[in-house]
Amino acid sequence: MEAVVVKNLTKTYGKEKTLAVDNVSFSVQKGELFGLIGPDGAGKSSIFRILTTLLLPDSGAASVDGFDIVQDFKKIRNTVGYMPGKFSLYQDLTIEENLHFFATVFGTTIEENYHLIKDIYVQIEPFKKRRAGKLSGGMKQKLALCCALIHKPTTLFLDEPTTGVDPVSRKEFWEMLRRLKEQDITIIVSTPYMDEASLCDRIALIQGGKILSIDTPQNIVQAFPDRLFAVKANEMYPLLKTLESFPARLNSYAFGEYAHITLESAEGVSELEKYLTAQKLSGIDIKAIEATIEDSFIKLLN
Ligand SMILES: Nc1ncnc2c1ncn2[C@@H]1O[C@H](COP(=O)(O)OP(=O)(O)OP(=O)(O)O)[C@@H](O)[C@H]1O
Repeated sequence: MEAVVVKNLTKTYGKEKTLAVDNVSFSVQKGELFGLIGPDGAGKSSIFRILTTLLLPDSGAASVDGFDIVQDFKKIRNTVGYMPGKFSLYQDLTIEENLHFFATVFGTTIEENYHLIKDIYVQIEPFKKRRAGKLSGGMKQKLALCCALIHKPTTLFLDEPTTGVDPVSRKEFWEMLRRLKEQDITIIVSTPYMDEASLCDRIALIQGGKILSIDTPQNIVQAFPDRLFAVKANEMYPLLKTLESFPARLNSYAFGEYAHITLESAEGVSELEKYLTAQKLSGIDIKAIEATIEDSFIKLLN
């Protein structure tokens, strides 16, 4: 069953008609963990705000749990959970007070749905008398997730929940999402971190308001069409410049401590080594590698 259906959504802002969402369509199955993956300004927050009924699209249609985002906006507001990109809880209220506030607004109690938040709440409970404004990034994020869950939403929208959070808390956060999925909650999460994409059931890669690809992370990397190599040399900048002029090159770019280069066929690699040596590069190491989501994203952008 489809929990979220999005059809040809378009959104522009202001007199200049800045195009933020460009004819976007996708659907999310009930109980799915679906990721919107893209850099800053790709249009992720605009899509989230439209689906949570905080913003009207210019055109197109969407529904959440069968409810139309325009006609049935009140029903959607009562049934979904939303964690916006910016910390939006009451900074002057304590952890406990924020949670109590959100439960009350939705006509429920903390006790009624405690099972949903227990795993997360126990981690911040020792600080429950502390004001939200005085919490660390990871703790704020856990509190925001508890507040988004306390009314037992059918669908949870998490807008860049791990931005600015340390790597350990990021990992913990994704483990929490996996556990929530087991409770039959549909989760739509956005992130600019490509490494988080592989933790979703399916992902939509988005850039400039347009969806470039929608599939499972495994299928997206398997569909990578070129031969990909990781190349290292003693100096990165001359290496990148030299790769740019290699005749059999399709594309090349920095990737951590390596440069990645794509070639049409694996044969080109012996030529590549000779070419780099002839250009006086030293410490050369070339290895064939499998594409990551980030490589696939770069390929789709070209
Ligand atoms: N209120 C607004 N007025 C004008 N332009 C806006 C407004 N909100 C967003 N935009 C523009 O729309 C585009 C998409 O922004 P959006 O916030 O949806 O992207 P995003 O993927 O969530 O990125 P970010 O993580 O930076 O918020 C960007 O070019 C942004 O500058």
